Amino acid sequence: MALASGVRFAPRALLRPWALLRGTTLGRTEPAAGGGGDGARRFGSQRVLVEPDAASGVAVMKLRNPPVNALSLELLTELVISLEKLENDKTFRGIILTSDCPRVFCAGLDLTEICGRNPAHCAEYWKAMQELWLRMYLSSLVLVAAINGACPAGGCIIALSCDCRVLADNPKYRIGLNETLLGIIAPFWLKDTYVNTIGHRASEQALQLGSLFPPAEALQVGLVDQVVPEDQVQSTALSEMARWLAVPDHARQLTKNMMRKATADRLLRQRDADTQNFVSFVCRDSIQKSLQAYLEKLRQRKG
Ligand SMILES: CCCCC/C=C\CCC/C=C/CC(=O)SCCNC(=O)CCNC(=O)[C@H](O)C(C)(C)COP(=O)(O)OP(=O)(O)OC[C@H]1O[C@@H](n2cnc3c(N)ncnc32)[C@H](O)[C@@H]1OP(=O)(O)O
Repeated sequence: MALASGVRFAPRALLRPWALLRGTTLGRTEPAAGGGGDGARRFGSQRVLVEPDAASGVAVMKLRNPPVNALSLELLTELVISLEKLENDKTFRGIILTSDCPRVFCAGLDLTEICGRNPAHCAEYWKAMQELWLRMYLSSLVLVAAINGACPAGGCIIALSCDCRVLADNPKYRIGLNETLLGIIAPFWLKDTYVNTIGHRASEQALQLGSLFPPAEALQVGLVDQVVPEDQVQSTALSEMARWLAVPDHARQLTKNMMRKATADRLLRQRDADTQNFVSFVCRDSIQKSLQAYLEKLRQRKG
């Protein structure tokens, strides 16, 4: 995506997103309930609902992959495409990312995408995860996460890729990278994103312990910027957005790039190796067994 200055952020290296959208409704535009003019038209796909407000230049992007917004390959792909669509439309300067699923912002990786799957599928899946992170982390738009539910692991990474985070004050809405508790390891770029947000020592502790922070602790450690009553998450996200949009785009964008580019470049330089590491790691028998056991535990917990 080219900035006004000609600086390029993320590379356009995306896999084959359209090929993944067989049977989806991406690109469909329909009037929002009660809406009228252009600013009230919404678009999106099966799993990502976009409510654009042309007047303010802000779009609300809602994850809707029930029950828990697990990051399936389709959801990852649809997110990248919706993001790209908004970035290419000069009307928009900011996105508020939130969940359409009750009580869960995003449950992280869809474990069914890496459990019992062949290496080629795991590789394709991981590349899509890398792509979304790169696109979000380097987005020229202001991204504000309105976290209205639980936000573990990959969900936390989605939130940390935004510029600002507002979390609903509910003790069940915990946020953090809990990978170690599943017997898996956050790759270096997830770790880097964590360190960039909460610092080295706090990350060292939280990553090893697989900590999931309740709202007050998440605020204290710096994982989120505001904790507010649940019914004020959207309005607070909008106020935050206004604060970020008060800064001239070019200055804010170039500063964001300066702060984040080295971290993104590190993945870009080793993307293939990172994919191979991921695939060989998750395809190990021992890892497959612990993922299977974890999924089983989640399923049983329900009853
Ligand atoms: C040395 C080289 C290293 C290279 C790198 C190696 C590995 C890198 C991998 C690292 C990256 C990992 C990031 C991740 O995101 S891992 C995923 C972690 N996610 C979690 O631990 C969250 C698990 N889920 C929950 O804790 C809860 O579901 C909840 C989000 C808090 C919501 O709770 P609740 O509302 O009570 O819903 P249920 O628990 O009843 O779940 C409903 C339903 O959804 C299924 N499900 C939940 N989470 C997932 C998931 N992540 N993937 C797939 N499916 C999920 C759950 O099983 C239920 O299914 P059923 O309705 O069929 O019972």
